[in-house]
Amino acid sequence: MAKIKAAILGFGTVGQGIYHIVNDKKEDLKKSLGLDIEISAILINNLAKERPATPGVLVTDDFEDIINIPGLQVVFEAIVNEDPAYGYLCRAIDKGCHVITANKVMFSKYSIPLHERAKSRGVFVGYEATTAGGVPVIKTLKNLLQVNSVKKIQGILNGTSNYILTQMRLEECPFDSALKEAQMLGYAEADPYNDVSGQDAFRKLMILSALAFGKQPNWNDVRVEGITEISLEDVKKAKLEGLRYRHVAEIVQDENGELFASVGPQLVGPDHPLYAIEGVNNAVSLDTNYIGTLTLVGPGAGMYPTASVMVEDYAEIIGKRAGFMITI
Ligand SMILES: NC(=O)C1=CN([C@@H]2O[C@H](COP(=O)(O)OP(=O)(O)OC[C@H]3O[C@@H](n4cnc5c(N)ncnc54)[C@H](OP(=O)(O)O)[C@@H]3O)[C@@H](O)[C@H]2O)C=CC1
Ligand SMILES: N[C@@H](CC=O)C(=O)O
Repeated sequence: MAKIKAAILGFGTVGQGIYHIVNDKKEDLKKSLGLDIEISAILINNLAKERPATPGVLVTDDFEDIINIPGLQVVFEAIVNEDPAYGYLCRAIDKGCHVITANKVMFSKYSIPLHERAKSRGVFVGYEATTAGGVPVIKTLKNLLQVNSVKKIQGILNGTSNYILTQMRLEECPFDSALKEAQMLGYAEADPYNDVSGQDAFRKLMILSALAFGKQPNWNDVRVEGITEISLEDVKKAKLEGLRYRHVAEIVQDENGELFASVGPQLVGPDHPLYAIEGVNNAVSLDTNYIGTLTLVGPGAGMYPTASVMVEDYAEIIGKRAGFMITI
C-alpha cells in the first residue's frame, strides 16, 4: 500500500496530539483512504527538552531536514507566531505538500497568500484547528456558504478565558490560579497574554470574517478587550444577580457590506445563548439567510480536540485528492 509521508512542526500540546491520533487511527485511516500515513519527522525548538518517545521518527530543530525529506506530502503545523511558521508553510507548499495548520496568529494574517500559493501548486490548506479548537466551524461555514449568506457571527472563541471565568464563578478561585490550571490543561497559548487580552479571540474572528464575508475589517477599527480587568469580586457580584461574564467576539455586516466587529467581556443573563457555555467550551452562532441561526458548541482548546480536527483535515484533503469525500 502506498505511503503518505507527513511531518509535524511543533511537538507541544497540539503536535503530540496529532502524533498520538495518527498512530491510534493508522489502521482505520488506511482502510478509509487506501493510503498509509507515516510521521517521518518532527520539528522542535529545543533538542534538550524531555519528550515522549517517537520511535523511528526523525526529531530535529532544523527545518532543512524536514523540507528535504524525499516524497514528503503533508505538513502539520503546530508551532507559534507568524514567523517562521509562514515561511515554512510557503516552502512546504512550493515543494508540493498539503499543509494543515493550527496557528491562528499566522493564518489570520496570511490566509489569502497561503491559499493562492496552494492553489497554484495544486495542494490544499487545512485550517479547521485555527478557530474554536474541536468545534467544526470552518467546515460547517464552508458548506453552508454554498447556499446561504452570513449576516452575523457571535461567539465565545477563547477556551482559556471561558475556563477562567467559569472557575472564578464556580470555585470562587482567583484569576491567576484559574489561568495556571488552564495552562496545565494545555488550553492556554505559549504566551497566555494572547488568551486573556482578547487577541486570540480577535485573530479567530478575523479568520471567520475572511471565510464568511470574503474580507476582514480594518484591524485597527476593532475594539479588542480581554478579561484581565474582571476581578473575583465582579464575578461574585454578577453571580448574586444571576448574571455571568462571557468573553464575546462578534462581527456583523451591514446592508452596505461594511463590517463591524468587537471582542470583549459582556454580562449575560439566563436568556442569552452564551449563558450556558461553560469551562473550556466555545460556541459560535451563525446568522444566515436560509437556515436562520445555527449554533455550534464544543471544546475550544486542548490536545485531542485540536489534533482531532487536524487529522480530520488530513483525511478530507487526502480523500479529495483521491476523488472522493469521506464521511467522518
Ligand atoms: N493548545 C491548544 O489547545 C491549541 C493551540 N492552537 C495553536 O497550535 C499551535 C501550537 O500550540 P501548542 O501545542 O499549545 O503550543 P506549545 O507551546 O505546547 O508547543 C509549541 C511547539 O512548537 C515548537 N516551536 C515553537 N516555535 C518553534 C520554532 N520556531 N521552530 C521549531 N519549533 C518551534 C515548540 O518547541 P519546543 O518543544 O522545543 O519548545 C513546541 O514543541 C499554536 O499556534 C496555537 O495557537 C490551536 C488550537 C488549540
Ligand atoms: N489558547 C486557545 C487555544 C485554542 O485555540 C484557547 O484557549 O482558546
